[in-house]
Amino acid sequence: MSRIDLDLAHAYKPDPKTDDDYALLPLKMTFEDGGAYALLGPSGCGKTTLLNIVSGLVKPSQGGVKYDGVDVTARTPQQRNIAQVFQFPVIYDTMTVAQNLAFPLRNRGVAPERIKERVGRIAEMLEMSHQLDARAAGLAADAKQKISLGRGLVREDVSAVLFDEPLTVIDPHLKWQLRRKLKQIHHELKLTLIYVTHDQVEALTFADQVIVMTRGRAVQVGSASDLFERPRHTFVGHFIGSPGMNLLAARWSEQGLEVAGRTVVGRAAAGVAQAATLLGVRPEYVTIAVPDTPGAVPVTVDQAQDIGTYWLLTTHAADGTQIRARLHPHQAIPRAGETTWLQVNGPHTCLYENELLIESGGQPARGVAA
Ligand SMILES: Nc1ncnc2c1ncn2[C@@H]1O[C@H](COP(=O)(O)OP(=O)(O)OP(=O)(O)O)[C@@H](O)[C@H]1O
Repeated sequence: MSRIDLDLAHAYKPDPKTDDDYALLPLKMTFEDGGAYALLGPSGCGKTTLLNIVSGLVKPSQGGVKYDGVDVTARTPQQRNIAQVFQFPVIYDTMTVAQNLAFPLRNRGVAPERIKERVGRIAEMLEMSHQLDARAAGLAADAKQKISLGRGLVREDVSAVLFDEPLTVIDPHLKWQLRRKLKQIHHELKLTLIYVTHDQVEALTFADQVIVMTRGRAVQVGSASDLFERPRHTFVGHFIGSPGMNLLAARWSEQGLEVAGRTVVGRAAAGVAQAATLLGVRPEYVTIAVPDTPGAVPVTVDQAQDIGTYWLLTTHAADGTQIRARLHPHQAIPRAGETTWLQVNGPHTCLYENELLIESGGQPARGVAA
């Protein structure tokens, strides 16, 4: 296993001039030895490009890649000793499950007893022990993809295992099981794993650290809780969560920071709040307030949806600002057409300037006094 350092940028077209010409804008990043990482972002944000640069399938147009401090930028995937699992199964149909799993080891001359032991262990982890002698050709698509996963995980000597949306062909129920399984396997095998996905649940279940990407930029690297509690970029606030963070237009006035014409952050917090142009608060942290409570905004309810474990309230303020709240089912839920007050300032509220979280004394600007 290796520690992988990236310090690079990449443009597919020659002579890039604007940010839009880059598939990856300049980034510096480290994948620690034995860590489980996910690259998360919408289609076209540069995840696969980044993964292919790590593996050596793509050479960055600027900068380079180091494995354990050694520059490997010019090396091929094989020279880098990388295992890769792709979206669709890459297996030998004529071989049995056991032969498929053994293939990467046999190729490297691993002793037969060791192969048997390792194949047995991986098959057990993937719950395929009973299928070891079955021919791959006769198996369903998801079983074939499990073999692909197994082939990626079977070698102990790889620098890292890279996964590019590996659960696309798997049915939803098995997907859920495999995500958890992969996490468990990571804890047992201590491999460096990098996993590309556009699915936040997949990324947050699997990885210790998630790299959120948008338009060629890695905007935050953090744990599931960092991304939820302290989105450092408005994109993270909006992209992570169901629904994402409320990002409310804010402006500074004589009284303090205003949202929808109400002062929600008082002048006492001037140092932090003056620069803010957006106030971010997750629907989970918006609560119903008594009218005129400091920090609260009057709204009209557009829709109240019963989602099972919670109610989702979609509302708008007098100036049209949309605010969503996730409410506990045991409380009184206002109905569509009714007016209510929503508290948007609390310990989990974040303030943003130019899409970036405003930090105060090294700490994120949260819990600003109303
Ligand atoms: N071989 C290529 N030549 C030119 N442009 C490319 C090439 N591969 C990707 N791109 C462009 O680079 C940008 C990033 O693409 P990339 O495939 O890395 O994104 P992604 O986040 O993995 O998206 P997806 O989930 O759709 O695969 C996109 O604008 C894409 O069109």
